[in-house]
Amino acid sequence: MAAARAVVPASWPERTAGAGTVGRMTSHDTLHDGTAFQDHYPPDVAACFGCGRLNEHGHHLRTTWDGEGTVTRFTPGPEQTAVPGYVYGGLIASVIDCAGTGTAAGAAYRAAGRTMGDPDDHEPPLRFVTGRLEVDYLAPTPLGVELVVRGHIDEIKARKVVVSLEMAAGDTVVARGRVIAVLMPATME
Ligand SMILES: CCCCCCCCCC(=O)SCCNC(=O)CCNC(=O)[C@H](O)C(C)(C)COP(=O)(O)OP(=O)(O)OC[C@H]1O[C@@H](n2cnc3c(N)ncnc32)[C@H](O)[C@@H]1OP(=O)(O)O
Repeated sequence: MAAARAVVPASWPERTAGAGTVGRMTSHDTLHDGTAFQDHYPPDVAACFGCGRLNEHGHHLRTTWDGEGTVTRFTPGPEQTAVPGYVYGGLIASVIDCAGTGTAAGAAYRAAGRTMGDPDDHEPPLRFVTGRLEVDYLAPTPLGVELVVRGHIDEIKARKVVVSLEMAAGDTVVARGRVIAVLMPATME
């Protein structure tokens, strides 16, 4: 792996935690105001096809805190067909991807005791890209149904956040995924 290139706050609490513990790293919690992590991405990284609010052709995926985890909701359109009546698997992966990187960003801010979108925060933004994406397709995913993705922070380190995710269509778990999100390298700026 290449040497570290992105800026990390000196105060970053490097830590690997077991399930359910990462969300309690600081009492300075963030974003329980109904806004999504992606609503606060800096404009230079807000053009992602999956989750960029500034991409007029994209999916505009939005991820919020839901207790200690996160939730992302998306209803695919009929053009997202795999076989008639069922959702294209690439779209499922895309939703899990952006739900994972969004969760990583939220977790990183929370771990650093920072609030996304805080106008008084002049530290460098914490921007995460996908290093690894794993998806298990567990059941056919019907079109016309809202997909609900719940994210869980498995591990958080200085440059990496590991997120596990579960996608449901109604009462059926249709996919599970795992995202290794890594701080965006300066070469991508
Ligand atoms: C707020 C910003 C929002 C941006 C829009 C949302 C993004 C939506 C998702 C995307 O589509 S992002 C686009 C697709 N992803 C890329 O284009 C990334 C291309 N790859 C890279 O730029 C680098 O390979 C990467 C930043 C992922 C890793 O860089 P480094 O190789 O310098 O990482 P480093 O050596 O610092 O490793 C840091 C940690 O991450 C781990 N890691 C890095 N790459 C990995 C990988 N591929 N798989 C598993 N783990 C990986 C690495 O092992 C290490 O873990 P440990 O600390 O536990 O040792």
